[in-house]
Amino acid sequence: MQDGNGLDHLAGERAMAQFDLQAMKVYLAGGQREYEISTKMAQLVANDPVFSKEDRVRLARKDLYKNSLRKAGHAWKTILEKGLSEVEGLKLRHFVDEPTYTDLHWGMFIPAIKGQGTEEQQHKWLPLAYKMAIIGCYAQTELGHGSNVQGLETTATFDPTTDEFIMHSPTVTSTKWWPGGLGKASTHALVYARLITDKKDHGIHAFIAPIRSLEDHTPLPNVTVGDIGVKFGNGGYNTMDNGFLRFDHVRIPRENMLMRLATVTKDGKYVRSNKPRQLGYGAMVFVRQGIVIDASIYLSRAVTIAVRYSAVRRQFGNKDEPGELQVIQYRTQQSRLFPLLATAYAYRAVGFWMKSLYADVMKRLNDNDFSTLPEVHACTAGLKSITTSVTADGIEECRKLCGGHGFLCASGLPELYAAYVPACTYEGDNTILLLQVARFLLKTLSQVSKVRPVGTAAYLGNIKQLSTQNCKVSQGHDWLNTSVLLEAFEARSARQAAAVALRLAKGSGSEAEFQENTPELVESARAHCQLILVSKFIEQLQTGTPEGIRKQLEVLCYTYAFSQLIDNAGDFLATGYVTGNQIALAKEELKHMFDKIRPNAVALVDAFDHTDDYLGSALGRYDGDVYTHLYKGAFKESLNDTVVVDGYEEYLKPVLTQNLWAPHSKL
Ligand SMILES: CCCCCCCC(=O)SCCNC(=O)CCNC(=O)[C@H](O)C(C)(C)COP(=O)(O)OP(=O)(O)OC[C@H]1O[C@@H](n2cnc3c(N)ncnc32)[C@H](O)[C@@H]1OP(=O)(O)O
Ligand SMILES: Cc1cc2nc3c(=O)[nH]c(=O)nc-3n(C[C@H](O)[C@H](O)[C@H](O)COP(=O)(O)OP(=O)(O)OC[C@H]3O[C@@H](n4cnc5c(N)ncnc54)[C@H](O)[C@@H]3O)c2cc1C
Repeated sequence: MQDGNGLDHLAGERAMAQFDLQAMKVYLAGGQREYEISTKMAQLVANDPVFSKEDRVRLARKDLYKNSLRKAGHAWKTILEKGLSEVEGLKLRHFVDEPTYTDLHWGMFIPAIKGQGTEEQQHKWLPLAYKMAIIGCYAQTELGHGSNVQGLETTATFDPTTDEFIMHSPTVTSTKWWPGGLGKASTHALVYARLITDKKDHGIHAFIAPIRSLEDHTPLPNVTVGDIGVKFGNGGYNTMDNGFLRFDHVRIPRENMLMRLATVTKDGKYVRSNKPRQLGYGAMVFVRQGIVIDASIYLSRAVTIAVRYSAVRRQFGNKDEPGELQVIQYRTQQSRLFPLLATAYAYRAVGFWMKSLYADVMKRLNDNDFSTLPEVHACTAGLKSITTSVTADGIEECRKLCGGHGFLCASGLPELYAAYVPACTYEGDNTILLLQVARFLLKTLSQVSKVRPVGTAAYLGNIKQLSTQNCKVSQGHDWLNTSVLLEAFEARSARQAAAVALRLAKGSGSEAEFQENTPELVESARAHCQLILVSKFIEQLQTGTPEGIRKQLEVLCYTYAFSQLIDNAGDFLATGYVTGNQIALAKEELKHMFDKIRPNAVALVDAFDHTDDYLGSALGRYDGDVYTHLYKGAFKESLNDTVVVDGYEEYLKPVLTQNLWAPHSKL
């Protein structure tokens, strides 16, 4: 069978690369050790048939879920048998590549206990959780409230006579709804509920509630629990048992309230610690920074598929060259694809920075220094919002970039999208999170004359200068200066924030006026986050990137910054900082960048080092042998199990034969 020359095309593409591929792989992995662990774990998963992704999109929900339990169990067994470290275990689960209950157990249940439990409580619960003798989920959201955490209705009423809390779901809307792992797998839930002592409501606190028997996994008395139902897409997030949970006056010991931030004594006295209540949101900060890192991985998967396929796929031609052109040669394809490639690199760089940001805030919190928490909250919330929205849209764009074949599940893209898109909603709806950033910006601006802004908000300290000086670019190459670019993003963000702050300051300060201005507030938050992304990419580039890859990273960094500038040209122009002519010059520079990316495009996606197993895509195969595998794949379709389709006798044949004597037939 002909393979459509796919193999040859990709070999030729790889030969054109102008950088040190291995050095880029190590850079993207985050270092030599991380690279080695990643490679080892990816191979371990790819070579183990239990982890096969084959047929995932065709399985009915029950089989899909059981299969995902099998994989999660096998992953845990592998981790124990091979004595893998925590980091290796995390990577192994990453390459298994299925949303499952262990994500919440390791990703939210354990971090929340660490953040909100006293030392004594950590000693009690963490060893059980680490050896998975209990399985935990994070039960915050309810049917009636998700974003508005203060509106949650589940109650935890203290009974001093028995030294217990009575957990209760008083209304339908108080039913816990959505927590991953809750539906079928968890034995324990970290429940967010209103704490009530002596008829007084102290607001939302966290409690560990056992929900299933450790003997036979049945729900405990007066606990109603189950799965909420099938979700968007085939496969995708349906491997996860998002669940519902109701309590009917269920008693748990007083010690099950996580008491690092507030305590209830044996005699029912409520005592708040002097730590800020925002620490109760700590698990969300942790998960949000991880989501930013994941965004880069998901986007890089989609981009790998689209770039490789665009190099294999040929359509039309021109008089000057023999044969048909690879679609990657078309400027329109490049202008949709290369900015996404650059974005995946940008998010990787920003992900590295976020790790250090998080490590720094954790160290400070341990030393009772809470000063940077608002900024870290704004950063993690805002970047979670921007990166997930762009990544979800980017995966869909990559699907379109692959033409008709992108719509087939064999491309890997529909399932990738279905698994990824809820990231725009979970861990904070993306608009809600941008409004948090906007509130932070308003607060920072209101205090700017007294408190010098720090970190990612430091530029607001120069608000006067940024508001008066305009862009000095007069020729295209003037844009090829990172300080010029940075100033453009700073000025645009500072001016947008100042404009909306001024409008609000002129008003009465009512919540209604705030609401009226939320579209502008969201735009201003987005501008601030785009500035962070551009500035951190530049910063990472300037601090210790190896020589053999720096030039490529520079090109990607300019590509990212220029495409952001152009996509948001309306905002930049409206602030008056740049002119239409300056935007046009940036457009020209962007085209030069595309020319520089073009010979390196396939190698730049190879550098992400995604195995064929992990990509799960006939279009994105490393060898480029697309057509053979699409064709072979069709024979795995269950409709083709029989030559004559099941249902022919009952439903097709009558239609075909009735036509013979249909009264209106003229034939
Ligand atoms: C492992 C991967 C799988 C992921 C699975 C997904 C799991 C989940 O989805 S779990 C559920 C996640 N749920 C959410 O994210 C809900 C989103 N909502 C929220 O975060 C909050 O309710 C929120 C911030 C919108 C509103 O909070 P609320 O306390 O009502 O009001 P607000 O006045 O805005 O905030 C109070 C203060 O806390 C601060 N704050 C809010 N959140 C945080 C935070 N995470 N960290 C630090 N500070 C915070 C605010 O800045 C504000 O500070 P200040 O008083 O100085 O201005
Ligand atoms: C796949 C998935 C997994 C999840 N896993 C978990 C989990 O493990 N544990 C858990 O506790 N929860 C989980 N969740 C729940 C998730 O965290 C919430 O759905 C999310 O926080 C959004 O809240 P909501 O559903 O209440 O949306 P809503 O707040 O009802 O949002 C609906 C719309 O209203 C808008 N809106 C709401 N309030 C405002 C406002 N003040 N201003 C402007 N616009 C507003 C929003 O932008 C959105 O467009 C999960 C959700 C999903 C989809």
